[in-house]
Amino acid sequence: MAEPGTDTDDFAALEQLIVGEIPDVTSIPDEALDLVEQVRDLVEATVLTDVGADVRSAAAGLVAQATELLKAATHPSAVRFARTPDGRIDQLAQAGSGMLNPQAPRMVIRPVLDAVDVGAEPRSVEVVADCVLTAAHSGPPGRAHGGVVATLLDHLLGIATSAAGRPGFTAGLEIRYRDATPYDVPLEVRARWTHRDGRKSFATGEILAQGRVTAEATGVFVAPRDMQARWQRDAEARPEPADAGQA
Ligand SMILES: CCCCCCCC(=O)SCCNC(=O)CCNC(=O)[C@H](O)C(C)(C)COP(=O)(O)OP(=O)(O)OC[C@H]1O[C@@H](n2cnc3c(N)ncnc32)[C@H](O)[C@@H]1OP(=O)(O)O
Repeated sequence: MAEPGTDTDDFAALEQLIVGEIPDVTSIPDEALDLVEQVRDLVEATVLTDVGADVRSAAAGLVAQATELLKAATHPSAVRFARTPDGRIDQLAQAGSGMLNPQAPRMVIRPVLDAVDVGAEPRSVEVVADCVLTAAHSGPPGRAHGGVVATLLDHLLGIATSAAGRPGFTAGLEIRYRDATPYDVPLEVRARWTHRDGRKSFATGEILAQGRVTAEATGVFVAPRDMQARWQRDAEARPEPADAGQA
């Protein structure tokens, strides 16, 4: 048994969760999505509220009741996979855009129709997402918190490496904050895989608000050794195409 956090352990966990039936996102009940939206609204209302202590106290009691209701049955982990209509496998509880995680910003990834199978010869695929942050994501007056901006970019750059067929864990992320990223304004987040070097995948991306770039990112994503070894084996087993590249 590998130590927690080692390559082997990470890979085994992924294998275990990915092997078998992956439900379709359309199987998520509307009530589950509604709960997430309600909690997001609750968080924003909590940030903005100006009610008195007695109302806050009453609200805290109601929230505590809701928490107890939800804790009546829990999953053993925060990892749940589902297949999106474009064929991607999403982790529904992740904090970047997870449909079942109210802490994730409202970021909706547009369909990625030309994704490369994981481990196949990689190719750059642009991934675009629409996002609206709220006052709950604020930092300095009138602008989003820099860490939240980094979350959006980390997530979409990660998705871009998956769409290109070479996913990995974020090993490095460099953000250039060029301008204020506003909240309550539609944002477009874009990312693309650029190239690789062995286990390392490189990606770039940016956030635009009303056509203006507010932040740019470059990231390096490293695949666990076991995963790279499997891709290498799969590539060697495939018939050699005329313009074959490095696995
Ligand atoms: C479903 C959601 C999809 C979206 C996902 C969003 C992305 C995420 O949030 S991932 C979660 C956050 N990131 C993590 O938890 C990663 C934590 N780090 C780790 O687990 C490990 O450091 C890991 C697996 C990345 C790399 O460890 P390890 O396999 O030992 O690799 P290591 O030998 O250190 O480095 C491998 C190569 O990468 C290079 N490298 C590592 N970090 C960097 C960096 N920041 N910049 C450039 N190169 C780097 C190393 O120099 C080395 O290069 P070479 O092979 O040429 O010598």
